[in-house]
Amino acid sequence: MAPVQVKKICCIGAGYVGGPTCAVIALKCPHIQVTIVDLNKARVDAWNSPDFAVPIYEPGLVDVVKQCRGRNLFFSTDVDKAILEADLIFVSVNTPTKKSGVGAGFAADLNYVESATRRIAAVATSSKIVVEKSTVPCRTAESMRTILEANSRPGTRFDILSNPEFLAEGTAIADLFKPDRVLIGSLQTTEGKEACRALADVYANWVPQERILTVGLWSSELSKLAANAMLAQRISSINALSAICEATGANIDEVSHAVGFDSRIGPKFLRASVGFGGSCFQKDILNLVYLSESLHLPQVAAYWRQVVEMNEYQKSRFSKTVVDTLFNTITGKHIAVLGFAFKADTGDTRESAAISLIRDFLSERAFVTIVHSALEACTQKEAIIIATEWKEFLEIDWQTVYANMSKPAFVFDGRLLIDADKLRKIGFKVKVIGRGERV
Ligand SMILES: NC(=O)C1=CN([C@@H]2O[C@H](COP(=O)(O)OP(=O)(O)OC[C@H]3O[C@@H](n4cnc5c(N)ncnc54)[C@H](O)[C@@H]3O)[C@@H](O)[C@H]2O)C=CC1
Ligand SMILES: O=C(O)[C@H]1O[C@H](OP(=O)(O)OP(=O)(O)OC[C@H]2O[C@@H](n3ccc(=O)[nH]c3=O)[C@H](O)[C@@H]2O)[C@H](O)[C@@H](O)[C@@H]1O
Repeated sequence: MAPVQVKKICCIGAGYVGGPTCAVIALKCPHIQVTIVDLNKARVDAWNSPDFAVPIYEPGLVDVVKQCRGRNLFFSTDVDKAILEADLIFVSVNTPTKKSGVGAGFAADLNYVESATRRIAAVATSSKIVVEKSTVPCRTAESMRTILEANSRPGTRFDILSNPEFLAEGTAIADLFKPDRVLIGSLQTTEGKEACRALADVYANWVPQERILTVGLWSSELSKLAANAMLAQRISSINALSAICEATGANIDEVSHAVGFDSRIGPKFLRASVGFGGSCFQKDILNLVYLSESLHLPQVAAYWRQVVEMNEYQKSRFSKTVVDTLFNTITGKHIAVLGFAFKADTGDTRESAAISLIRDFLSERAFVTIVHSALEACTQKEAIIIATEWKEFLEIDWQTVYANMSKPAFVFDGRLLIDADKLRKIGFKVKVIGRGERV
């Protein structure tokens, strides 16, 4: 069998993962033609917009698109043409939590993965390497292979790889330029290993060999769920400790620092918060819970479920602190919520903790309105809630804000962002997550 040289890549799904990932491949591999396709015309139009008003806010992304669009990077709604021409196809479609039917609320909805796979099967007239980029339950590659093999034309073959993505939003371009690791899973057959090598060669254009890990298909699929579950577990652990800090007078920043100094634990992902958000942590853990239950491992399922339950508790605990501190009622009160994205440096609001907080405040019949500037949001309010750690909130003129607020003027920092002592000196009553000081 002749070694496969990837010359044309198709990426199905022009979202948060498909867009930046394949734009970076195009940048780093000028000899490869990359076409990113999507059924969503508005999204594709935005990627193609003359003024580079790309559909995703991600630092550095526009620069990458500017360098390659029209050269070796193309965005299109013509899915079939891109499939036909490609020798390697990334499937980078959404895999949300199922809303109904078996496994509703836990299992991944694989409908989009299956449709994309069926489209490849229906259209391809030559052999393809099909790469599972979406985050999927363990053994999804097997279902994809079954669909593809059942439909392959004589003389064509499909090799399936798992290549999960580990980028984080807000730092996607930096993560893609210098990934901790690239993980490729394949069947351990001659053909599987050959396909794996072809994809590894693409990444080798800019990723050092020692960071390209090759493993079995199922290990690769499970490693993605495991990585997200363990990252989220650290946040839930530190958030659980933040509740103890508030009750005892300990300071969560100091605890994180002290614990993270242990080189076996490390300092990252130990920042207490109002709760983790984003489209993936909760979805992927619930997926792991469902997988564990399907495998008749109820104790394992309960263990991971607790990570999500702790996150729910953290969000509702924060809302309750606001209500308790504002004299046990926020009915009719005006509250400013600073930040709506699930973290700073992204425009993504999926599963943002701010949504849960606002829902809680509205159910208490408080007033929350949408405005475009932080200063405007804070004017004439009884309380300010910091829900996202945008740097811009550090530059707020707190003196002016204080002058324009009802008194006592409360600030609740759910992100360990502001200098609480400075605000207290101005006159604010400040409550910071994970700190036991009285307001
Ligand atoms: N958002 C993130 O930071 C990360 C996401 N992931 C995973 O990557 C996958 C994709 O996530 P996102 O990019 O955030 O989703 P997204 O929702 O932003 O993008 C998915 C795109 O796929 C398109 N699509 C769906 N079915 C299609 C089909 N049959 N043909 C053509 N286009 C189709 C949709 O129109 C949509 O634009 C998910 O499995 C997610 O868990 C993995 C790592 C990071
Ligand atoms: O599969 C995915 O979708 C991605 O999920 C996360 O990336 P992302 O959700 O984009 O962003 P993170 O930086 O992980 O933050 C997730 C949430 O945790 C919160 N967080 C993070 C770190 C921390 O110490 N404390 C904390 O509360 C953030 O504010 C945010 O709400 C992972 O970090 C990525 O590796 C993974 O590829």
